[in-house]
Amino acid sequence: MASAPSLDTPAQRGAPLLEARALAFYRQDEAVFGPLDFSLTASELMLIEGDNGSGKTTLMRILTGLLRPEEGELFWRGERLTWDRCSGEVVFLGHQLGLKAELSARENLAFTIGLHGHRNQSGIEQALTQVGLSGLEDEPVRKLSAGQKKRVALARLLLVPAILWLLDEPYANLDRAGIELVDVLLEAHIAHGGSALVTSHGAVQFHGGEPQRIHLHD
Ligand SMILES: Nc1ncnc2c1ncn2[C@@H]1O[C@H](COP(=O)(O)OP(=O)(O)OP(=O)(O)O)[C@@H](O)[C@H]1O
Repeated sequence: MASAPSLDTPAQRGAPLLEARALAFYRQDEAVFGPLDFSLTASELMLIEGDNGSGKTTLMRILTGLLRPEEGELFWRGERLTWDRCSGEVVFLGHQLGLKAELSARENLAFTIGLHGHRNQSGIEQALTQVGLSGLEDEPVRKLSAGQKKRVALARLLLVPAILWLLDEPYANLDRAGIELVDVLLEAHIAHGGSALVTSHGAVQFHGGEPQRIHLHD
């Protein structure tokens, strides 16, 4: 397993990577969530829990810059968060996997590396094996099942040099082994100094320590 990128200086190691202050989002004057305050440092996992419609994806879309918060502020390493500032350090896995249907799993991952960089010496072949896709490396992604596509997207996490993983419902479409795979990837990432913010509407089993939890309400 490749190790997560290390933080640059001892000072940065203790400082929050991501911080939200009084973050809130409204639709038609009704609060979707917030105000929320949280901070996430290296080697930390935060679970965003809540029922369907409670605002988990909305929060993720704000964190990835796809939506603007109505109120509050976000900071990356102590400075106002801008996509430029955290570019290359954050990877997002959402409901839309962003895979190119006509390309194979291998080609999709090569494309990802070209775009986002490559974490040390970890190989595409190795990543695909780790997510259980041996033998399917060269199939066009359009021929893969929903769970297999999700596994291709998970393989990306192993390859890119991001310290913060933003995972929106990473367990969706996965069988029991796939769910365990997500937990193993998360535990290894956290153990190697990475951080992750994970949404889920179900109970998450995490054996790498007690995560922070935020519960969103309808
Ligand atoms: N594009 C949109 N336009 C208007 N309202 C929206 C839009 N997307 C989401 N909403 C509303 O915002 C609220 C939060 O939705 P969101 O998708 O963030 O919830 P969620 O917790 O991620 O749900 P789920 O567990 O079903 O994925 C819901 O009431 C939803 O109806």
